[in-house]
Formats: sequence, structure tokens, C-alpha cells
Amino acid sequence: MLELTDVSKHYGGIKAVDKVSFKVYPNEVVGLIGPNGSGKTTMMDLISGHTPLTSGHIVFNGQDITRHNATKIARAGIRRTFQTTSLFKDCTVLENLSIASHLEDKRSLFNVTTRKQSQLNIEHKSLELLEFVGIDSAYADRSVSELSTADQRRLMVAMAMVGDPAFILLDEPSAGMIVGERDDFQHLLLKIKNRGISILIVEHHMRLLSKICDRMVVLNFGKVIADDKPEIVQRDPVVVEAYLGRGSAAHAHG
Ligand SMILES: Nc1ncnc2c1ncn2[C@@H]1O[C@H](COP(=O)(O)OP(=O)(O)OP(=O)(O)O)[C@@H](O)[C@H]1O
Repeated sequence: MLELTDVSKHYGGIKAVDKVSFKVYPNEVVGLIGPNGSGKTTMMDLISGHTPLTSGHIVFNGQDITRHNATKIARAGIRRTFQTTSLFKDCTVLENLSIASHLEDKRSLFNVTTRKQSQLNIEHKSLELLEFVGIDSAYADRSVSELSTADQRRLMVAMAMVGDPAFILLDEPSAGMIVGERDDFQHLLLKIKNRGISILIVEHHMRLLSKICDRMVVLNFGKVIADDKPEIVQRDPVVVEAYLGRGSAAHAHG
């Protein structure tokens, strides 16, 4: 489904991502892990088209998307979450979803005859999405700033799901959640997988990852040092050494 071949990103002399190759198969959940500064965020930016590659190739569903910009990649069916700071905090929950929907379907913004119908459809779909991600519909017309951190994270996921993507990239989606919230969130991620959506997730919480991932790809200094099932990766001496060597154990955030 997604195939990366020798993908590199250099910033001057820094090889943030260095000849990375891996695949994500349909309906797979893959964790992208590694110590701080190992290239995870850069990798997400490259796949989603927010940063151009220095070299290499990315193919999605048979289509070469290497030189596509972020909008074109989103249209091809790859969406991502950002940090919660990218939410419009003074707007309502529904308004945030509506903005994401209008960006998805620009015709609904500019074509007056379809705008009204589109708005109704968007509202209907947005309410469905809210229910799917587990945000109480009572919050639909409340300001985003009234949501808990966990619900803001769920809203980010809902926004990434607008337009029924085939693939979503999640960047530290459980950051700021407490243990019980993280367990509930884990169920949401499995529900997304059960919808047939593939997921590439950057996340520090190993316990969450090992419960939801089919596979983990480990980066260190921009290179892939392991690509295997979670239970194998977590016992891999090269992986353990990479984390310990940078002073943050792989199990530190369990
Ligand atoms: N815009 C940039 N300009 C210069 N160097 C950059 C830039 N973006 C990232 N880097 C460097 O590339 C390397 C990889 O950074 P990146 O943020 O992708 O790592 P990460 O694994 O996501 O780290 P963290 O876990 O701390 O978020 C780091 O050495 C970083 O300093």
C-alpha cells in the first residue's frame, strides 16, 4: 500500500532521514519509533508532503507520490494529525470538523448551489465522526477549549478521518493522556483499523504501541535499525542499545 525506497532528507550536513525503506501493507498498524531526534517527525512530514525529499521514492497504492505536495497527497488518501495546537480553539467542535471538510471538498466553499446541501452533509458526517471517535454530541456546539486534552486528541483523529482516507499518520496521538484515557484511546485506534484504514503511528508509549501495532519500524540517527513484530523489536539488543545510548529506555513510557 505504502512503499518507501531509500528515502532521505538532509538539512545541510544533518541526515535527518537517511536512505529509509519500509512498507505498510493494507489494514496494517505500524509504529514508527526511535530515540529523540532520530527522524520520526521528519519521516511523517516527508510522507504527508509537508517537506520535500532530498532523494528516494514514495509510492502509495501504485501511484508515485514522491513529488506531490501535501494537498495532493491528502487527496490520494493519506491524512495526518498534527499537535493539538493546530486546532481552532475558539471555534466549536463542529466548526473545526466543518473546516476540515471544506478543505477536503473545496467545491462546497465556492459553489453556491451545492454549498447548502454540502453544509448539511458535512454536519451529518461530522456528527457521525464525533460518535465514532467517542466525543459526546453535547460538545458538538461547544468551544474546543472546553474539551479535555484527551477529547482534543480524539477530535484531531476525527479531523484526519474526514473524507474517508485509506491511510492515516498519527503523530504522538496519546500525548497528555492519563492511563485510563490511553486505554480507551487504544480501542479507538483498533476501531479505525477495523474500518480497513492503515495507520502509521509515532508514539512514545510502548504499552499502547505493543497492543495495537502489527509491526514496528525503529529509527536511529535517521536510519532503520529494526522492522519487525513488537515483541521481537522490544527484545532486539540493537534497539535497546539505541535507546539506552541516548539516555531514554524503550520502556520508559510504558
Ligand atoms: N528544519 C530542520 N532544520 C534543520 N535540522 C532539522 C530540521 N528538522 C529536523 N532537523 C534535525 O533532524 C533530526 C531529526 O529530527 P526529527 O524532529 O525528525 O526527530 P524525531 O525523531 O521526531 O525527534 P523527537 O522524538 O524529539 O520529536 C534532528 O537532528 C533534528 O535536529
